[in-house]
Amino acid sequence: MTAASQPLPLSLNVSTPLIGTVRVPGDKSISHRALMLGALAVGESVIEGLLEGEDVLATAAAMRAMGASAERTGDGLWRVNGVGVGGLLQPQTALDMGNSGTSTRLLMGLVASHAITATFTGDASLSKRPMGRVIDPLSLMGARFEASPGGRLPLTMAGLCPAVPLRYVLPVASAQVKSAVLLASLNAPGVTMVIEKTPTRDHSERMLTGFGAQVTVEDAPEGRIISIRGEAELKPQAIIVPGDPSSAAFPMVAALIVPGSDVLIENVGVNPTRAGLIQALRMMGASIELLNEREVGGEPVADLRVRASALSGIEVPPEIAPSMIDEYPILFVAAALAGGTTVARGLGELRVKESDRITVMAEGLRACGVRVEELEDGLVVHGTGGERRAGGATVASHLDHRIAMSFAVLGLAAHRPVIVDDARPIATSFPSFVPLMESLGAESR
Ligand SMILES: O=C(O)C1=C[C@@H](OP(=O)(O)O)[C@@H](O)[C@H](O)C1
Ligand SMILES: C=C(OP(=O)(O)O)C(=O)O
Repeated sequence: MTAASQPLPLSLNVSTPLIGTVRVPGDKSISHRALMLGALAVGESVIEGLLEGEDVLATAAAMRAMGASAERTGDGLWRVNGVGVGGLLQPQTALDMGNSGTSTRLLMGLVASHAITATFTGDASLSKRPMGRVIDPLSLMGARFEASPGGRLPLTMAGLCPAVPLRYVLPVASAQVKSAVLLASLNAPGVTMVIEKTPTRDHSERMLTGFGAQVTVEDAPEGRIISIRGEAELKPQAIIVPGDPSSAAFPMVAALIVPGSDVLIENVGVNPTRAGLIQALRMMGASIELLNEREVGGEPVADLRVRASALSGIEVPPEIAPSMIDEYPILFVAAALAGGTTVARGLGELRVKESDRITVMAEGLRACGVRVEELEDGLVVHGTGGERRAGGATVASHLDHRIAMSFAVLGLAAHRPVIVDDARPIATSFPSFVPLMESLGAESR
């Protein structure tokens, strides 16, 4: 974290409905990929709407450290001058990935098929997260690793140029692992195949196609098979990044739980591989309208009109988990205000995010007076049917932006303040979160 060096407590409250029209910043997943593919194309790519959060800035810095240029120009656009597939240079110092799992795992994929050695470091949260899931396939492609115990950061890796093509069945539903293999394959001869049993976000496939790589996607009995032809030549692109549905999730749930609210969130990505939260909230009775549906830069986009709604607890279908994997913390907040019980399972992956999002949400909700039961792979939340929760607690964000924003939103529907102990992690993905919530009528302290 680069901003304040002292913890920054935050609490939100509101005494009126939330009303207004807002835009959330650019999609984090698409922003990372735009910088990386731009850096591998020959010539200048131009990116509009890039998320300027700390995670994406870590990716931009790494691309510069490996020879590409990636700069914001006066017109607010980002211009990336790429070095060509196979052209990345040896970084002179360790690549500091900050808090960002996506930067780390996707960049490991890029380094894997270049004749360079790179060291990856990260903050205390990232240094606890498993990298074995990318070390395994990238080793099969020829890269060599020296990792910290448990396959963690800091780690040093040496790539192989060209890499060995691979057929890989993903052992976990992870777009980061899928993307690491696809990016490594760009500099491997022949066809690499990744097979996923459950579809995960497909931004890499879409953008690789846009940059001119030969990618095919086939739904087969064993799962979704993504095939890519290596030794690709990427052509520079003009990319428009839509608003991040994972960021839109916070004002969306806030509008649902603050009585009388009516909020329009414009220009939100609604790619089906990311839209699980809308599906789950609608099952709970949420009023969410998709207006002006359109396609922007190869991604489906819509404006979302969200009105306060009486929510009911549901069983969240486990098969939609990959399409809302980052949205469970804020879904649990909606569940806390719903009538009846919400049960969410199949969420083992939540334990290896920026924090253990099952335990951390369970502890924080309990501290705010919500009855919850923690499962090994999920959470049961007993809602109050809209009655305001006690609040009056200080909740630890554990270096996790989504935990910090979720409890800030819960504070909007609590009797007494919910204080997030440290809001600095919010800058990793949604630097304008507090001013955006204020523009809708929330007050921050
Ligand atoms: O590919 C991506 O951009 C991401 C994939 C997901 O992680 P996993 O692949 O680990 O599930 C998600 O949680 C993360 O925020 C972004
Ligand atoms: C899990 C997340 O990101 P990352 O894996 O890139 O740190 C997230 O943004 O919720």
